[in-house]
Amino acid sequence: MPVIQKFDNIKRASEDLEAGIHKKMIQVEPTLPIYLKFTDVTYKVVIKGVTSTVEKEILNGIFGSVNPGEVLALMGPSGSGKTTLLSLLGGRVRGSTPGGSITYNDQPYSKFLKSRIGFVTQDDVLFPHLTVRETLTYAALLRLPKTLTKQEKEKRAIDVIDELGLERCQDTMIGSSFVRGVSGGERKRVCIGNEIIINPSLLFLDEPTSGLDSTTALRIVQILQDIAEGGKTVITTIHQPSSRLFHKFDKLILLGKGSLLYFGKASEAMVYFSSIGCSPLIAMNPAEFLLDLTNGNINDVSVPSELEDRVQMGNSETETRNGKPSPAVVHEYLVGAYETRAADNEKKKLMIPIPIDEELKSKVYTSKREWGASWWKQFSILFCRGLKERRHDYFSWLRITQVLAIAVILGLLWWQSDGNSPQNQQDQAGLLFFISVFWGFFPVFTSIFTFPQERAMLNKERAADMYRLSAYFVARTTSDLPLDFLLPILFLLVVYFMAGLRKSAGPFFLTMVTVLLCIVAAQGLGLAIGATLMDLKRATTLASVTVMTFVLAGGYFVAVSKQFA
Ligand SMILES: Nc1ncnc2c1ncn2[C@@H]1O[C@H](COP(=O)(O)OP(=O)(O)OP(=O)(O)O)[C@@H](O)[C@H]1O
Repeated sequence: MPVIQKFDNIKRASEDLEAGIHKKMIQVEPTLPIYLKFTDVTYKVVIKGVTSTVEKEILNGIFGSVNPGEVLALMGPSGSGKTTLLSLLGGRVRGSTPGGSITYNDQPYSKFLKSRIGFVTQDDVLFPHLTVRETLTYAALLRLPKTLTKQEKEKRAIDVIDELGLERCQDTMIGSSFVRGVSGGERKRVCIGNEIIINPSLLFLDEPTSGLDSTTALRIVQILQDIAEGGKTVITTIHQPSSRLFHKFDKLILLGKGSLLYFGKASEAMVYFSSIGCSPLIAMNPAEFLLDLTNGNINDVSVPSELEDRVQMGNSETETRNGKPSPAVVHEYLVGAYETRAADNEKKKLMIPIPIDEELKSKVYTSKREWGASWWKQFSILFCRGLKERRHDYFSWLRITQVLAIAVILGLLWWQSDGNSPQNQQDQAGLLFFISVFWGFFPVFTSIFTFPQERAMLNKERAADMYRLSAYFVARTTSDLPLDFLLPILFLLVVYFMAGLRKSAGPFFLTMVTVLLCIVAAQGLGLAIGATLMDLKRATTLASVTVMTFVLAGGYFVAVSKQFA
């Protein structure tokens, strides 16, 4: 599509949005056009070994640009630095500071951009037990601005479902490796929906087509193109695109071992490589050809005489392999060729001022970031989402049967026990001891998993500034309580009356309160250990030791009077 026509489309799409008539959708914030430019981006990490520390260079002197309405693809072999570059551009890298410059409308990254950036990660981080519609509705409720009503936010979720063609599976659970749910392509579209729901100006995607068949992959890329045509800037990494898919990208960055091998229009990539003497000898998918070349695999590829000469001269084994230039030599040639023949020209293009006024430029850093909902609303949305996500747990027959079976066994063992003599009271103390240990152990081990399991989701949602950490923590802690209170009440009703403990309201409710307090304390302990260690194996060991210590010091084994006698 010609550039002028494309920019006309973007302008029209933005105007439609502002008028609130874009496909009769709910009016969300109009797209703020963002021009992304980056020059001389370098990135190093320090790897600490047992005896030494090494610095590893991951990206070296990468530059490029992408405009609203364009889709930029980052291609390269595995480990070439695509995800690292994508994360740097999306402001998602913590730790080492990158070198070079990355600007958004000529401004550096600011926190405001978090609400303008959509980032689809490589792994589909979604709640497995929520349906497609629930997933998108909760995202809309948390992320869309306060100015929209609840109904408008829900309508926006439906609009996104229609836009991504998810109507047929909107009431299907997302699923996981243990629970059957939507298909891989549908799950990817839900992840994209989660991000486009806020109408982002910049959309980053890490391998959105991996693991999908070519038709589904094409559909996803078509969706990305439609999104870009609405005035958004789209950057995606891609592994092995089909040739039809390759031609859908506007711009391409080809990386090899962290170095830039090509940046420019995707449609001109083949022309550039043939200009440096590398062309396929047989009909080949351009993406396959480019990846083979960056991997140093030059079977069925013509190479320039410069490289042939190296082989002819019979240089060392590191330079040749099976009579052909080695991958390292090919890589060196490609890096050098780009630097000498094309880089200067592309760098000059980056100096051209971006076609927007100062007011739009300043919006990137002057606008204040705002939460989509107040603290209480965030809490109640997260609480409801927690209840829905774990509703299957509440009706887990395994868990109910487990608790009821133990209650019945205890009831039978202590059947109508009589607490009138000291000997019988000793027996009943044994029963009470078991009850408190059981409800001290059980919740610790169920709540230990809470934070480590949700860590990826928490990181993803916090990176998008969806809610305050305190709202999440309180909601997550309290949404487990109904389940944790329901089962012990059931348990105690069975044991208490079967075992014939004191039949008056006072002792019964006192026992109940004691058990519930045991649970709250045990749950708090489990959550704290899980959140501190974030490693299930170590957390389980520490929890066992801690609970054992509490049991020993609980007064059932050694009386306090004896200890201090
Ligand atoms: N924090 C880190 N510590 C050590 N090495 C790292 C770190 N981050 C990235 N790397 C290394 O940098 C290189 C590039 O990683 P990156 O994930 O960006 O590659 P990629 O091109 O996205 O690969 P893939 O296609 O397999 O996802 C890899 O060799 C990786 O091991």
